[in-house]
Amino acid sequence: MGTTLFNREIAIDLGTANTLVYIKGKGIVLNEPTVVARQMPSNEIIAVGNEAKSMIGRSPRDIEIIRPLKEGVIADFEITAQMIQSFIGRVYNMETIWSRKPYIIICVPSGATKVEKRAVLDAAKQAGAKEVYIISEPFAAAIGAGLPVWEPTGNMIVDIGGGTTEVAIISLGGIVSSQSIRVAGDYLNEEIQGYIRLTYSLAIGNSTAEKLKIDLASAKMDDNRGKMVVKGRDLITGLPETVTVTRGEIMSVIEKTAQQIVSTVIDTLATAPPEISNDIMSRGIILTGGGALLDGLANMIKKEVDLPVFITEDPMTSVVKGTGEAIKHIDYIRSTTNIAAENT
Ligand SMILES: Nc1ncnc2c1ncn2[C@@H]1O[C@H](COP(=O)(O)OP(=O)(O)OP(=O)(O)O)[C@@H](O)[C@H]1O
Repeated sequence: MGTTLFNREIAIDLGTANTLVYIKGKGIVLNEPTVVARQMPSNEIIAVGNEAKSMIGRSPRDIEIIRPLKEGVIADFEITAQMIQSFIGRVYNMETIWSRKPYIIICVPSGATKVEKRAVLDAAKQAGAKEVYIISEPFAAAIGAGLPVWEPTGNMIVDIGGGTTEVAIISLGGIVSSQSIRVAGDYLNEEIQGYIRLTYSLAIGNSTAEKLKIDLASAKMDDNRGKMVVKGRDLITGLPETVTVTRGEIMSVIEKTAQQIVSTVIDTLATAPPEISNDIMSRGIILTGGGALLDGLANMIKKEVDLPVFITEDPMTSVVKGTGEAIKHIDYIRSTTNIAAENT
């Protein structure tokens, strides 16, 4: 088959935090949280994406809020398949889906096992795909960041997502070496929750921790004067309580995460052939993914890694754009991922 698939190609960035869908010729048509709400005990799905996320922390006991991906991989297969189906239903003409089944290209973390890839593939198939192709997330991110991935030049991409940070070196259309760590945005939220619990005996929710992270470690806060008042539950009295948290406190939590990312960058560089390391020394590294928006983190990485560090133009969409762009090379993707055989 040639490279034209009759404009039925859909690219999906199935992320731990957010799912994005791109349709050739239309661009990004959907960008919503990877969250599903289910009515119990019937198990009926009642909301997906933004609507489900808005219910977090506010739902009655008989509504269960589920994040079907954990640390970059599918934790709940059935729910993921139904979520993909619901998203495709919103962006693809469902009246014609059975006669014009879409070709879906979907990205997975570079460290995904065969079983995990199979789960993604089956979920997309169950959602109505004619064929499904899989591309590795850092490769898609590198294409989306406009790096010359097909040339004989070493490029390093660091994709800090919700569940995983992927560090990969790419040259000549392939991954030369890569590492994936389960230290990224969600981990930072947990670390912040842990810090507040230990320091103030206060329990705060995930969205409060995320707000602390985003507001206090952003570019607007360029010194340690930034602070934020947060509400939580006092662990001793059990009553609602407020505390004031400073940027300095949040930055000290972020520092440990930055160091883990920097160690992974250094380890990955150490495994590359000398020519490729030289390319990266002069070209620098590219940061992408939602975590790249955290200036506090990006600046710490810049300081520690001693290489030029650049941030992509729109870090939250570079993976899906790259996945969409990869559609042009579908024959190549098909051959490199061996997925055609798995589509039978
Ligand atoms: N403005 C921002 N500043 C800092 N962090 C942000 C910002 N916006 C989003 N994030 C963080 O980015 C993370 C999500 O990034 P992204 O959408 O790239 O991940 P994902 O693709 O869903 O996850 P993964 O690649 O691990 O599967 C979340 O942890 C979120 O808190």
